[in-house]
Amino acid sequence: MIKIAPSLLAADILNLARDVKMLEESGAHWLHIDVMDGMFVPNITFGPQYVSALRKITNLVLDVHLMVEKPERYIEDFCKAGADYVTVHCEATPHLDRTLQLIKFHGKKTGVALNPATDVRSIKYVLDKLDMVLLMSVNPGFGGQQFIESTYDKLNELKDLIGERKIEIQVDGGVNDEIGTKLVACGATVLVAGSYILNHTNPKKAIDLLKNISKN
Ligand SMILES: O=C(CO)[C@H](O)[C@H](O)COP(=O)(O)O
Ligand SMILES: [Co+2]
Repeated sequence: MIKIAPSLLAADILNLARDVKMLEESGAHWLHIDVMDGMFVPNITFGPQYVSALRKITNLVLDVHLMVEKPERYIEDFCKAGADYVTVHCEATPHLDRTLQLIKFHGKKTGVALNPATDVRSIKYVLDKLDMVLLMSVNPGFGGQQFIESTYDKLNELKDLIGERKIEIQVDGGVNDEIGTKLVACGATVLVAGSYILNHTNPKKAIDLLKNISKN
């Protein structure tokens, strides 16, 4: 089954609890939390406090996407705050293997994110430590950007690299139902969608359309 992970970057920060409840009632599986530090990416967003506040109001999977330089500095904080998945960018640390071990040490699921220009082979030697790979289909830093078409080829390469291993394949950036259909056909198992779901006139309908992809 395809997992749908709305990005809270597109939620109304002053009505966060309302939006989370609406996403739960609309059948979202995960909540995707975009953490940006103003260094790895130009934008600044949320910290561990945001995750602990969410943890108090929802049982949905909290999927934390760290767009942060040297993420190893913050793994413990985000794990203790209640993250379920912690995803770090392979471009953001010289110590990817150690950082993944740290996430596992705290009992959480590991993810590695790849920017659009990063070769999938850069994660070849950490595959045995991964629960998820996140392919960025926009350049990280902002919601509402246009999907990058080369992501489809990259997905095919990633699937070959992963082989029979049980690793979730998440795609993040510019996803809607039409693009999602092609992504799932190429092997994506988790779809992140921010603007498409939260700016939709009927977010439940947007989630339903994404959820129904697997049945097509
Ligand atoms: O990681 C991200 C940006 O760096 C966001 O998760 C992503 O952009 C989702 O937003 P949208 O669906 O609006 O593109
Ligand atoms: Co993201």
